Amino acid sequence: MEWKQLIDEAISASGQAYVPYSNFKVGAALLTADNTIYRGCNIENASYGLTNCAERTAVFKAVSEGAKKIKAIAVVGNTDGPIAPCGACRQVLAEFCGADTQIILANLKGDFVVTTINELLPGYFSAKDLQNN
Ligand SMILES: O=c1ccn([C@H]2C[C@H](O)[C@@H](CO)O2)c(=O)[nH]1
Ligand SMILES: [Zn+2]
Repeated sequence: MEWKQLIDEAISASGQAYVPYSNFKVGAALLTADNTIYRGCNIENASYGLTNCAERTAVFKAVSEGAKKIKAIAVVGNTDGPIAPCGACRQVLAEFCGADTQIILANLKGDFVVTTINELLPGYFSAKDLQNN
């Protein structure tokens, strides 16, 4: 599986985006440890704060099917540079991405960067912070 293929899957997923309020389509595609691809799009709501981003849709689809180990995830939007996941998505990704998970941030012009959760959310809150409870 190459980055380009995962990016193409994410672009394809963005076609299902439900974005009547922002008109900003985002797609995500992730590859699990067993080489399955799960895709997601952003899904907005008239109560704006209930919007679910594309990355979280893809992660929740995978986890709800029993796939909790993400090898790589691509996120694509129509941005000037590579898209920037929101803080909520970074925290959710931190739960299921290892230090070596490739997080590919891209746009529709073909720009992309490959990064990691530690770069995106250094010092993220995790299970180890709950160990005194
Ligand atoms: O990485 C991102 C950034 C934004 N959005 C969505 C949320 C909302 O529907 C729209 C505008 O914020 O873009 C995503 O899905 N992923
Ligand atoms: Zn988000």
